[in-house]
Amino acid sequence: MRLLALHVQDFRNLGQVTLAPSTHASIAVGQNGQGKTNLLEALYFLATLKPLRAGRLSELVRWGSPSARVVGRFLLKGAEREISVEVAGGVRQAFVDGKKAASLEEYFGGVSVVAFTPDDLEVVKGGPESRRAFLDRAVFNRFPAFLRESREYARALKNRNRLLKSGPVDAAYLEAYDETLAKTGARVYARRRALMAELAPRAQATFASIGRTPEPAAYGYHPAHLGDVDFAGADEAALAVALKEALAARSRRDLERGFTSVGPHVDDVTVTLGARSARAYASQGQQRALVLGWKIAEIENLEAAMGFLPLLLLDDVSSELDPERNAYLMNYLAASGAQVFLTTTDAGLVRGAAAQDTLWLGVRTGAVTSVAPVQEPPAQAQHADEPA
Ligand SMILES: Nc1ncnc2c1ncn2[C@@H]1O[C@H](COP(=O)(O)OP(=O)(O)OP(=O)(O)O)[C@@H](O)[C@H]1O
Repeated sequence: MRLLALHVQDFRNLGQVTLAPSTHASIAVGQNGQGKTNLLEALYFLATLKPLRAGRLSELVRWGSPSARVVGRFLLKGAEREISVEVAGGVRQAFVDGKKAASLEEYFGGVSVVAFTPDDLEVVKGGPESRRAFLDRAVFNRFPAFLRESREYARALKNRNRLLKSGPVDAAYLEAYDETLAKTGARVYARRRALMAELAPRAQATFASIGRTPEPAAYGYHPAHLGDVDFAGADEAALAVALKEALAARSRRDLERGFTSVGPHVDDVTVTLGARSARAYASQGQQRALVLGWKIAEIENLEAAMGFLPLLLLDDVSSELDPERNAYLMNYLAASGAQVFLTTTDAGLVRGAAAQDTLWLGVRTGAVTSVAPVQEPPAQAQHADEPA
């Protein structure tokens, strides 16, 4: 998969941007607040139909403009394909080769992207909600149908919560809601479980090579309050039964509190170092290495599953990593052959990922222009009497 051309119009502070990315690295350099992340967000939105940063769709439209548009021409399995997305009036519309996309599956059709942001690096020490979102982004990358499936679950959850809040409820009536919630929730469990089965061993191995830490890392996912069902071995129907029983068992408490207390929306990803919680015990550098291990594993896992590398979007990650781990990441990117977009305020930090054909971009007040390659600084002249 290759992105051949990108056009962005009135997306956040970007007016008009047209570029032909490098097959390897495209590096956007600029001061704070100029639009570098907005450029990555446009790409992320194009490839996932979801904003990179939480918020409303209407925030993506440039102030004073009626609509935003992002168009990408991709090379997919030897054929060219154009996908585009427009946001107007808080609603988004997706197109394939200029025609309204018939389904999300048709739209995504092999386009895959992995984003890596400074927020991701904070995910180990953050709350369960951010870890769930982090996990679900990886699940969606691996199984694009998950976008629809997780929405079905969210809708069923919203309906059940609305009912719980509405006052005394007939048990038989609530059961009908539980049925839908259990069925859609079992699909979410199964998708997350499948992703973790592929990803966790890879992430553990990657961490071992970058962690500089003797203790092994472990990444796990086990649903909360799901009774004694064998989560690793149960099929999806058995997971639905277990969730339905758990919902029934907690229905009284849920009615009192007015919300649903069991299901994929309350779960967490556990990350441990040695046998201890990384959240509580790992240093900040170790926590970041744990996320880096996960992200590299995610990229490799997608390559193994799809037969090609996803498009990689790295938003100013280098400034958050220590020099050794940043060098590890830059070497990984340069060696992987992936098509990657990087943003930075300091080109020196990402030069390690650059190759001959790197596209250097300058970003200033929403304008993106091609700029001259940022060269290695000349080696310091050495005096004859200095030790070599
Ligand atoms: N809908 C919008 N319309 C116009 N401008 C917007 C919109 N949304 C955000 N902005 C502007 O975009 C700018 C932020 O851009 P962005 O987040 O891409 O910065 P950045 O170059 O990545 O900076 P940093 O290095 O600080 O992360 C801000 O000036 C903000 O006011």
